[in-house]
Amino acid sequence: MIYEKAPAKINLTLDTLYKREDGYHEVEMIMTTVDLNDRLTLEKRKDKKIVLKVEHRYVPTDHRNLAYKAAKLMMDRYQIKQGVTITLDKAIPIAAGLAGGSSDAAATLRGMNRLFELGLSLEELSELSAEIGSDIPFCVYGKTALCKGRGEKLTPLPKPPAAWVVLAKPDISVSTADVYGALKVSSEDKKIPTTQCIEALETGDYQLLINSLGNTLEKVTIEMHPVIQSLKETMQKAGIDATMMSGSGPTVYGLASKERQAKSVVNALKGCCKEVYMIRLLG
Ligand SMILES: C[C@@](CO)(OP(=O)(O)O)[C@H](O)COP(=O)(O)OP(=O)(O)OC[C@H]1O[C@@H](n2ccc(N)nc2=O)[C@H](O)[C@@H]1O
Ligand SMILES: Nc1ncnc2c1ncn2[C@@H]1O[C@H](COP(=O)(O)OP(=O)(O)O)[C@@H](O)[C@H]1O
Repeated sequence: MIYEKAPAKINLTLDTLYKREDGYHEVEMIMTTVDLNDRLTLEKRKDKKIVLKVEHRYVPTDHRNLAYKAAKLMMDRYQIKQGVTITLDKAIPIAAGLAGGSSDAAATLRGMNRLFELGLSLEELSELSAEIGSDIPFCVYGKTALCKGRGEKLTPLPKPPAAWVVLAKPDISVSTADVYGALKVSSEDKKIPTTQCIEALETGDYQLLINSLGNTLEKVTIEMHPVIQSLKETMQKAGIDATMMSGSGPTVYGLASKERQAKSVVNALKGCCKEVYMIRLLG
């Protein structure tokens, strides 16, 4: 039996440069992992089936699940003759902008590679994974990276300075495709400080980091769901160092250097948001 952890990610930055001919957006984003993990176990089967076990009412267990898709891709590509049973224990909120499904797919690729002793490198797994989702190549490596193209072109970055992360996931679902669909890229958009964020990571400068967050999709999703703006304001009033929406949302994260500061933000969110997590940056 093989165990794999699938950590969530947050976007320190997300900049959308332009819409491409293939319908995807050319992006430039800095993603980093946080210690909120789904857990997977993988076991060989004698038949050729992919059996996925997930106890969560909103997560499909068939070909629509990204972990299932990842297993199928590996079996087809490397002519694996046996099947696999994948047990997925979800902790990452669903459709949240935290890449839960993508991280499960990445963990499945790493796990299948070990289970069937395929000897593939992370680079090979990452390249293969782009066929099923733009966020999965990053999740194959985890850690911290600058992601370009539609998200699949990666440059590793140093891990961020230690910080507490407060995640607030409002009780709404957001479709990534709808958010990108509603985006109008304009030259008047506020500039996303990608270069400054890289400098903050390279120098380990926390003060610079908290001034270097940005996400072009934030205003698009806030327009659809104003609750995101109120969660940000609640965090700011409670003394968070910086807040930003992750990915296409709707999860808002806040960074805090001190534990008691993060705790008072968590307390302030009680009553206005049911799903709140106080965790650490992993990077
Ligand atoms: C916004 C981000 C930021 O990390 O993540 P999440 O909010 O999902 O976590 C990603 O760009 C999401 O990546 P992912 O969720 O893998 O997207 P995909 O399955 O590849 O694409 C879903 C849809 O989003 C749009 N899309 C996605 C990526 C991209 N660079 N440009 C796009 O326009 C396309 O309409 C596509 O059909
Ligand atoms: N392993 C998975 N875990 C969660 N959702 C999944 C998974 N596979 C497919 N999905 C589907 O993908 C959609 C987005 O899932 P998720 O990866 O959690 O969002 P996001 O990319 O915004 O973080 C969900 O609505 C769900 O139905």
